Amino acid sequence: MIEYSVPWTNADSCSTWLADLVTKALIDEAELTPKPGLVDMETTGAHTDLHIDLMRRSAQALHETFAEMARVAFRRKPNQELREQLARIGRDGEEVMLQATGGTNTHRGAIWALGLLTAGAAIHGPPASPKEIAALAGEIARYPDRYAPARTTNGIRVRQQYKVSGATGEAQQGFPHVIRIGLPTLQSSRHRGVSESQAKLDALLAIIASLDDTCLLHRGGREALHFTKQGARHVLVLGGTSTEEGWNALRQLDTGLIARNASPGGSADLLAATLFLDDLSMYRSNRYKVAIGGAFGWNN
Ligand SMILES: CC(C)(COP(=O)(O)OP(=O)(O)OC[C@H]1O[C@@H](n2cnc3c(N)ncnc32)[C@H](O[C@H]2O[C@H](COP(=O)(O)OP(=O)(O)OP(=O)(O)O)[C@@H](O)[C@H]2O)[C@@H]1O)[C@@H](O)C(=O)NCCC(=O)NCCS
Ligand SMILES: Nc1ncnc2[nH]cnc12
Repeated sequence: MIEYSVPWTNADSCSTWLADLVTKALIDEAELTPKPGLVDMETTGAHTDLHIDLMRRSAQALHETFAEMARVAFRRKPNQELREQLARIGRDGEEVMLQATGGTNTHRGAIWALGLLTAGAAIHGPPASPKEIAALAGEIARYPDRYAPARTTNGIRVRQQYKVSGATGEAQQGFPHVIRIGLPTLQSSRHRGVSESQAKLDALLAIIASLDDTCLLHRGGREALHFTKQGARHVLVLGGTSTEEGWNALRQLDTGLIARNASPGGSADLLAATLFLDDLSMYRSNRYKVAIGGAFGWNN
């Protein structure tokens, strides 16, 4: 177990530490290769305006956004005021992202999901479980964002047209695709002894197989969503990405998605969220608890 030197003693050190973990999770997701339809180290998937360096640049530029979200949430309770503070920081973060990428949407969904989860982690303090953090994030997301500008996003159009709950619903329900699918798949693949990158790919495919991803619906309608979910399920039925058959099926899914100009961007964000909570849960050792508990008063 990694020994860690007390990051939770004040809002600044906690926030920087959480933002480091989020940035790492975003970069780990982007660099994971090969992902179906998504940007990775080999290709730009179904994207013409994205590439791996842009994804890395965007993740790094967003470090301060996540740190600020953690700072305002540190040891607070979820409430309307916090929701609105986070929303303002999130919207400013979108501007930072667009400036860093020259106007391309790299991480809009990630700012939303990981912003809420960062806030949940900062509220709870250690040793929170992923489930507790996601529940707090869901509680924040259920408060209305009263200052949200009137804008018609791809997500809003698609949610109305296809009657799906999208990124907002996922958050308000406490991130079920992270807690019930991403993390358990990551752990069970690790227990089977597959490589770390295969375990992460399996987690991504399990999320894709179940999520109503509004990116897929926006770009390719129901046909693209159905094709992608079925393709991901097929890889898992074949034993996951660590088997030769599963690996070949993953490659076929990638080819099919590129041909359809479709990409599971929402699933990629939820994989990053899975990796963030997984990393965070590594620090739940007893030794760590004793070292940091004082800051939150549990050692009394
Ligand atoms: C509340 C918001 C999430 C706004 O959401 P809304 O429903 O209005 O929809 P979008 O902004 O269109 O979508 C949100 C992004 O969430 C990802 N996503 C999609 N489906 C799901 C899902 N089922 N569960 C979770 N997450 C999901 C997805 O993000 C990824 O895809 C983006 C790339 O897509 P792409 O098609 O390439 O690019 P576009 O530019 O969108 O299309 P083109 O024009 O190129 O064709 C990339 O961003 C990935 O991250 C969806 O895009 C929230 O955003 C909001 O209100 N934010 C402001 C406030 C805030 O941040 N608050 C923070 C804490 S309170
Ligand atoms: N790797 C990736 N490729 C394309 N869109 C994404 N959104 C989040 N991660 C992504």
